[in-house]
Amino acid sequence: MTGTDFALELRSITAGYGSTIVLHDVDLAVAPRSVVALLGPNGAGKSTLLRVAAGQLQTRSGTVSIGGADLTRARPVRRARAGLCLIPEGRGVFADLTVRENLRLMTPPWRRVGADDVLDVFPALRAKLDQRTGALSGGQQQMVALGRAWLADPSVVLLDEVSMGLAPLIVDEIFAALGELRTTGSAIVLVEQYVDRALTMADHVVLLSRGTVAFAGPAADIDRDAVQQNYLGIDGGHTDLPASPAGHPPGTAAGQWA
Ligand SMILES: Nc1ncnc2c1ncn2[C@@H]1O[C@H](COP(=O)(O)OP(=O)(O)OP(=O)(O)O)[C@@H](O)[C@H]1O
Repeated sequence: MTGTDFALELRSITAGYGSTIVLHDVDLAVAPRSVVALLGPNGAGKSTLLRVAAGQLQTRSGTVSIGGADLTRARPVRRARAGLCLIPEGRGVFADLTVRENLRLMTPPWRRVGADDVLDVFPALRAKLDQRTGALSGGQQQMVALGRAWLADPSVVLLDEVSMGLAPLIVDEIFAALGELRTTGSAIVLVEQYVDRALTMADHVVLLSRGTVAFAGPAADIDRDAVQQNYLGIDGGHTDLPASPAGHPPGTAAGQWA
């Protein structure tokens, strides 16, 4: 696969805050219409990598390409125009505006769709359009955030902890909505605390540990127990990961353990 084939391609990303380097030489390649689960324990650098992709944080080195175009130094709005949409942790909706106002505001000017169009995909929002978004439940607010992604018709959506703080039944709805997003043709990068759900939906997995890639490969190849242990930090993280995906000697699986 050449670089132009990826919806999003991050190569050799080194980034951080002030004098602290958080990401060390990280790669993340997202094929069109694919779902990538970006996993790792707290503080591994997942949100930081999404910020780098969206242009909220500049890389120290490495490149960011969207749809094959090098946008490493481009501002966030250019990246959005190129097809990237970030739904940050905390959803990024305006609590004091109505649902309709939020959706209008979040529809890029170059898109010829209205807020009402989103109701075909998220019918639960129909009765809420004129309500203050901050008065909605957490799950409904998340629907508004996902509706925003749908309206933008992105080639790649980055989702940071979309199910955070939501009841399991609502999380089911959110994942159903993610499935809808996928069928509209968007690739998805999923940072998700429900690791099993993320792995069930994902085609590929990138597992970050202390700012480096510990595993990258097909979701089917990964040892879920090892991920759970690493993800939850039960055994202290990176050093306790097996040397290769379950059933594959090192170097023979499609995925690669670092
Ligand atoms: N704005 C910031 N300024 C300084 N350091 C930060 C900032 N944001 C994150 N960090 C630090 O960068 C490291 C990686 O944080 P990041 O939020 O990317 O991790 P994460 O994998 O998304 O974890 P979590 O699941 O806890 O959000 C952490 O040590 C964190 O304290």
